[in-house]
Amino acid sequence: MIKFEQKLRGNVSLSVNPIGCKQEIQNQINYVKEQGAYEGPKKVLIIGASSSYGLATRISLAFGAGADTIGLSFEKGPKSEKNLGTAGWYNNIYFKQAAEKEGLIAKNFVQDAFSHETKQDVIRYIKKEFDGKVDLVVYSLASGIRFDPDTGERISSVIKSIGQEVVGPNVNMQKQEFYEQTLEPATEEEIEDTVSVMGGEDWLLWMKALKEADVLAEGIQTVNYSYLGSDLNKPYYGEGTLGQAKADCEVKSAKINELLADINGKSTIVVATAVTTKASSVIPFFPVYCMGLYRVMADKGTHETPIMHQDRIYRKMLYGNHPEYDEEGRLRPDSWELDPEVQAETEKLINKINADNFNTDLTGYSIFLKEFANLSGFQVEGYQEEEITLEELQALEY
Ligand SMILES: NC(=O)c1ccc[n+]([C@@H]2O[C@H](COP(=O)([O-])OP(=O)(O)OC[C@H]3O[C@@H](n4cnc5c(N)ncnc54)[C@H](O)[C@@H]3O)[C@@H](O)[C@H]2O)c1
Repeated sequence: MIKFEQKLRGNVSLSVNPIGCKQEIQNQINYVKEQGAYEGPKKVLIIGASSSYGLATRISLAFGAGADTIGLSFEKGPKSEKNLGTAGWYNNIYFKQAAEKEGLIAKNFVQDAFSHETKQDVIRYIKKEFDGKVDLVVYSLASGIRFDPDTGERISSVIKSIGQEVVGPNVNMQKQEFYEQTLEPATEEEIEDTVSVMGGEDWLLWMKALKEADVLAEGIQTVNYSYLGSDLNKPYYGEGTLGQAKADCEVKSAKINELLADINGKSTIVVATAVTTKASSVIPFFPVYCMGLYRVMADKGTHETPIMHQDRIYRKMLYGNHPEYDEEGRLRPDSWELDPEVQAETEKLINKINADNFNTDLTGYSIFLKEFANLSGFQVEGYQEEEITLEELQALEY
């Protein structure tokens, strides 16, 4: 029997509990079903579908709106009892099993979204097996590297400030340590590379390829998840390399709107709230911002996990009657996070957090830790131990 144990290196998870991932998927499905059914898109492509925001999007659309979905991700399967692969691998599998049980199509592609070949593989599938068209394309990718689709050059993104060094507190979940971190400013090349990896270029390439292949339905919508944050994280996010990449997504969104005009399509930047994910846990200082924010929002009853947030976005906003847009035309479900009272209380609390109290109930550290563990199938509500062998895990089909 395989013993599943949570292992971390810094704020990166090194292990997975596949049975816990299965239960976590079920919990998210249950959440969506409790909210009831809603009218939404029926044929959806999600790029970056295997964890957090992309996965939550997929679960809400499938189990709330009855959508058939194609999910694209880059994940690793089980090699040995010590190397069981990544959580996203199992999320893909257990999502598919649950969706198919309800008669929905759930196709998984596990390959590099940045490559031209992947785009063509997905297009071929849409034409042959997905009724020829999609009516929503969600771009929810988070990656540290991109291989240039034309030259094969390896490009790395960095999470750095721009122009000046930033010093601030961070936590190391592996060592349960609160420490001071210094972030060096990025070079021009690093900024450019981060925009190439995390900006909107690949999204635009996807939309161009899909349009050219005539697989976008009349009235197609496409969505890209952004983060703007507040003054509390601007020095290392909004005004840093990631902020530049997100600004590039807005430029590309305008181009996509032009591209889709003749089929009445629409591109939307959705500014999503701060949540605990594989990607956000490694943003310097961000976990401490979350510890403050989560405490304040949990006490007010407005703290959301990815499934709660995405379900609200699709049900109430994008396909509902309560969208909140800003003057730039961006959808702003992050208004709860950016509420001035929430921000003021968060700032006050963050200023009080120190090495002696960071892991007490004064902060939202326990919320962050549990949500982080859930991402890899640990500490999942309703979890029941199940015996499963490596061979059985390897036989699971994605
Ligand atoms: N986490 C937050 O607080 C937050 C807030 C607002 C917006 N966002 C945005 O949401 C988006 C998704 O972020 P997340 O936090 O859910 O990340 P995540 O790491 O949980 O998920 C990233 C997804 O991208 C996939 N992926 C990565 N590289 C790939 C590749 N080369 N080919 C195919 N798939 C690949 C992964 O398999 C996974 O499905 C990002 O654009 C992020 O900036 C996140």
